[in-house]
Amino acid sequence: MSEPVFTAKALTKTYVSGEVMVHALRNVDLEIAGKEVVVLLGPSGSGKTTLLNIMGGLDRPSSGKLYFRDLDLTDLQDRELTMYRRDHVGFVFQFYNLVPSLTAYENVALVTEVARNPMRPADALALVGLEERMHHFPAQLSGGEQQRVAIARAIAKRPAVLLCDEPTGALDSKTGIRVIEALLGVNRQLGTTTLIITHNASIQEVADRVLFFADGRISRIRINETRREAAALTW
Ligand SMILES: Nc1ncnc2c1ncn2[C@@H]1O[C@H](COP(=O)(O)OP(=O)(O)OP(=O)(O)O)[C@@H](O)[C@H]1O
Repeated sequence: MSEPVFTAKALTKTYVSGEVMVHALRNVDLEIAGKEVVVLLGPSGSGKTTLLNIMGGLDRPSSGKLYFRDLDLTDLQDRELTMYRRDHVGFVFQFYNLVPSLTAYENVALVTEVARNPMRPADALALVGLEERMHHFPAQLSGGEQQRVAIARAIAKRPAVLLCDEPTGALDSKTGIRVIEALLGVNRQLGTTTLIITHNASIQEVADRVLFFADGRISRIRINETRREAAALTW
C-alpha cells in the first residue's frame, strides 16, 4: 500500500449538550492509504459522519491526532483548516446542493474558477458520463444525474480525497449504481482516495476496505481482495 493519506491516533469526539455527553468517536486508530476506496458501514449514530467531517476539516476532534499525509490537522488554525479543505478535499452529500439557476457546466465552473489547478468543467463532467447533458439545468436532470454533476463539481479541483456521505441515499438502485460507477471511475482515473458512508451493505463489495462502526468505534475491518464493479451490484 502507498503512504497513508490519513492517520488517526486515538481520535475522540465528545459532544456535550446540557448534562448529556455523547461519545461520537472513541479512541479511533486508523490509516487510509492513497487511492483507496473505503466504505463506512454501521448503525445510525455510530460515528461515521463525525469521522468524515473531522477528516474533511469541517469539525475538530476533542482529543487525539489526525494527520493528512504529514500535516497535523488537529494543530491547524481555522484559516489553515479552511485552506486544507479548499485545496485537498471534495465532498459529496446525499442531497446534491446544485444551484438551480445554473447549468451543469456552470455549477462545476463555479468551483473551477477559484481552484488552483482545476480540470476543465467539460472534462470533469465527461468523467462522470455527462458530457451530453452539460448545458442542462438541474431540474432537467434525474436525481442520479444531478448527483453525478455534484461529483464532477467535487472532483474538478483534483482533490486528494473525496468524502461521500450517503451519496446514493436518495436514489433508486439503478441510478445509485451509476453514481457508484462514477465514483469508481474518478478513483481509477484521478487516483482520488475515496471514502463512502452508506446504509446500503451491498455497496461494500466495491471497496478495498470496509470499516464497520459501532458506538463510536471501528468494530471490524473487512479487506476485499478484489473490488466488485459497480455494474455487478444489486440492491
Ligand atoms: N453537533 C452535535 N451535537 C451533539 N451531538 C452530536 C452532534 N453531531 C453528532 N452528534 C451525535 O454523535 C453521534 C454520532 O453521530 P454521527 O452523525 O457521526 O453518526 P453516523 O454514524 O454518521 O449516523 P447516521 O448514519 O445516522 O448519519 C450521534 O449520537 C449523534 O447524535
